[in-house]
Amino acid sequence: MKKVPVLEIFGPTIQGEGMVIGQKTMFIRTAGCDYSCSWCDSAFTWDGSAKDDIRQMTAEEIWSKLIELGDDRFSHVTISGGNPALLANLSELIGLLKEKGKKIAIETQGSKYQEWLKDIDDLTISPKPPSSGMITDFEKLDQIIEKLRNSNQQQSISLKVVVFDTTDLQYAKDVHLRYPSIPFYLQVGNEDIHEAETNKLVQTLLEKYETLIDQVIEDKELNNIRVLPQLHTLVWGNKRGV
Ligand SMILES: C[S@@+](CC[C@H](N)C(=O)[O-])C[C@H]1O[C@@H](n2cnc3c(N)ncnc32)[C@H](O)[C@@H]1O
Ligand SMILES: Nc1nc2[nH]cc(C(=O)O)c2c(=O)[nH]1
Ligand code: SF4
Ligand SMILES: [Mg+2]
Repeated sequence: MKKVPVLEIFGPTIQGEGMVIGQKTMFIRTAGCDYSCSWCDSAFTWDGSAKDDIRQMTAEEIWSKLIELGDDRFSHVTISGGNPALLANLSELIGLLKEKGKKIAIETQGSKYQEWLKDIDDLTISPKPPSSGMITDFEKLDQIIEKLRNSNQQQSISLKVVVFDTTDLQYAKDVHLRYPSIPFYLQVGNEDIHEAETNKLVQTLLEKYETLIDQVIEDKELNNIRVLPQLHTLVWGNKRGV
């Protein structure tokens, strides 16, 4: 049996970001990332701080945990990380979830391709802006998007760029203009990932959301995009596993 490194399984909760925001879903968070974004809100998946919590799990074991937590109260499963697209072995889990009639979403940054990406219902690709400290390999991203584009008519693909400053916004615009036919989401960056006081965090994030909206309103190249906060952060702050 093929195993995958899992750090968290939680839910049911709501998808707090992007193309299916608000969707009731379970979450599976895999360990390991090929990036190390300066502001990563899930750095425990790759910085070694939670290495003792990583469990190597089979698809059946993951399914059992989903049922234990969610029973018959879910129809949608989101796989995030880390970068789940590092894991060829996820194909078994994806097959099993499909067999069980569940819809599947993936969060990935668009740096790695797997054949099973074609089987995902809601695919979010989130290239990283300059503030992350990461450099996008646009040739690789072109290849990934090209492979997915023509492969599965049922699949929804979106691009989501997190924005912290005006340089990031310019980057986001460049990404949107490079792939104009792919639904595009701007997401407010959370700079205070260690803030424990939710009210204070929410105040700051709502102000940043308003600023980002204002910038979009003024920009003729951003007429057909969506601007979103991280909804789960507004509800639960920096809490893990929600
Ligand atoms: C933790 S990542 C895991 C999936 C994948 N590695 C990726 O980055 O797309 C999930 C989403 O959270 C976003 N994210 C991470 N840290 C954030 C922060 N501090 N503020 C806002 N969004 C953040 C990422 O950009 C990504 O869209
Ligand atoms: N509720 C909720 N929505 C999310 N959307 C993307 C998440 C992620 O960390 O990938 C996330 C998360 O951790 N929780
Ligand atoms: S790519 Fe995603 S998981 Fe990896 S460091 Fe960046 S935000 Fe975190
Ligand atoms: Mg998150």
